[in-house]
Amino acid sequence: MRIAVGSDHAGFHLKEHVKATLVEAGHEVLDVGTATADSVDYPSYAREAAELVASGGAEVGVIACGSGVGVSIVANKVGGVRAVNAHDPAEAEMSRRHNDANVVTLSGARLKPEQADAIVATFLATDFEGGRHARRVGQIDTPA
Ligand SMILES: O=C(CO)[C@H](O)[C@H](O)[C@H](O)COP(=O)(O)O
Repeated sequence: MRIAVGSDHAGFHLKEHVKATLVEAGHEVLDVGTATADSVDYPSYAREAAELVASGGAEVGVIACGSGVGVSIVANKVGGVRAVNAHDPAEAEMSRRHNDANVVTLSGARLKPEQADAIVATFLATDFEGGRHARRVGQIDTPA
């Protein structure tokens, strides 16, 4: 898959770890930065990664900050993006099955690297169920 990744300083090390895991698994990774652990502002990185997903330049996105919250808020303001701040594989799975989430955000402060790998692997491996969930997802962008 083609996967956009991004982070701020607080998600940098986790982003680098996840990126390496994804490359090792054979995915094409588009890294929008940041490129060091120096302090930066998360909105621009989250927006760039989310816009890659919205434009079709990437199929999914993985974005990290300290909590995963700020980047999730930013990503969810990009039209067509449905971002989940996932804390475990179960949340990642449900966000795919029922919400057709296309971006997963991660907490660099709380997640161990292997936890992040498990969340991302589940996110990538889980299909959207469609059916009644497709109707509801449609209502996200076009409120009833
Ligand atoms: O979690 C975040 C946003 O939701 C950020 O990554 C930062 O950790 C948070 O905003 C704190 O910023 P700081 O400059 O690292 O103190």
